Amino acid sequence: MKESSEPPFSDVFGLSSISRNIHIFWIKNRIWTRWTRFSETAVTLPIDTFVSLAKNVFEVIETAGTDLDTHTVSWSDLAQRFTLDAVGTSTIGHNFDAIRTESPFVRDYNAFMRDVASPLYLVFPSLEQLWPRTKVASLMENLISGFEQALREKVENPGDDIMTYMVRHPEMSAKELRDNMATLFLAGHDTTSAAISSLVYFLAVNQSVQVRVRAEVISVLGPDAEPSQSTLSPQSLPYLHASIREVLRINPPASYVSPRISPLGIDLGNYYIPPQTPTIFNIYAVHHNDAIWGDPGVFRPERFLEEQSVHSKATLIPFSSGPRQCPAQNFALYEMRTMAVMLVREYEWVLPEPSIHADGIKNAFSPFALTLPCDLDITFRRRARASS
Ligand code: HEM
Repeated sequence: MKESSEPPFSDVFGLSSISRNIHIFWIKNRIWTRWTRFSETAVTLPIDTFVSLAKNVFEVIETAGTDLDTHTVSWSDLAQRFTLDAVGTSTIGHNFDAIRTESPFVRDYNAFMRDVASPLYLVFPSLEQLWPRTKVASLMENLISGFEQALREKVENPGDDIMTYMVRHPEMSAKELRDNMATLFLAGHDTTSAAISSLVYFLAVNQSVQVRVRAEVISVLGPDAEPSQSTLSPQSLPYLHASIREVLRINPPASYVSPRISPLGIDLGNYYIPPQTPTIFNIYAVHHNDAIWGDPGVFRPERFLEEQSVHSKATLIPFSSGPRQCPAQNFALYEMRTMAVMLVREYEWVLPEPSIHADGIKNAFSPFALTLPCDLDITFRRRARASS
């Protein structure tokens, strides 16, 4: 890390200040016009990019195993590579080509995320001062150099992406640019891959839902037509939309939001939170509240199609809520829908036997409170394309 004043790992990549920078930057400079291309009403979403990346994923699936039609792959790994290429190409403007190649940058990122998550150092961050972890520090240096290199390329080769717009801004310091790139990379990558892994898992263990999603997709798009923004809308594919909502409810990729401190005391009726108390908003707890959902442990997309549906903006909050909610939620939802539409027409899938997930989904430990399905293998069987 270049700036010696920054704490080494207590605030990895300076996340809290970075997202504030992005927020202020977007509002001040009307980058919203740029960002709204990812919203429901936007003119263009990078669906064609998602489609072409999904095809790259299929190429990898096809090369796994020796059987011609049945392939078992590490889906959690593949999903992560897919979302990395999606966020790289669309928002950072840097193609990692992670699906097909072993990028050193991606290798360092994964090693860093694994090593930085040592529970001992998370519980006692001051250990970093006493016994600094040189390997983790060197991985972090590599990552930061990677971001700086990507930024230099961006200055020389501007593109049609958010980083290009930020690079052009005269008041953005090199550190702000680098930190914003890291935020987009982190926030846009593991979250969506967790969601796509969970989606594929819940459709594997709920075959009737997989069959119904497939029937809906084929009835709207036929067996081959490439998806577009209109055919992927929630109105076109209501059951797929409900299934994705149910996945984001039952296994929310961000289980809680980062801590906040209110300068004022907050009176909640039964409870009083004194001023300056760090508080965490627990998304997982809201999504699993018996009083709201009745049967929160059951995967049941139909709950979102029922007339008396219990969900609302206050009860279904995978992207948080209020002014700091995820600005890229529609980007992520369309990315998920594209992958789902492409997959259900191409393959049927199940959990392999044995599977560590046979008795329920197992999430990996994450220092960032992400709900990442752990080592999820999936067995895909190619479908005959003409049938439904
Ligand atoms: C299913 C996928 C995703 C989920 C569940 C998700 C969830 C969230 C949540 C809960 C927050 C609030 C965090 C907090 O307040 O501590 C957030 C913020 C954010 N997300 Fe996402 N996100 C997803 C995808 C993405 C993608 C694809 C991008 C970028 C391409 C992105 C960019 C951001 C940014 C920049 C913020 C910070 C906004 C701010 O502080 O004002 N997210 N996201």
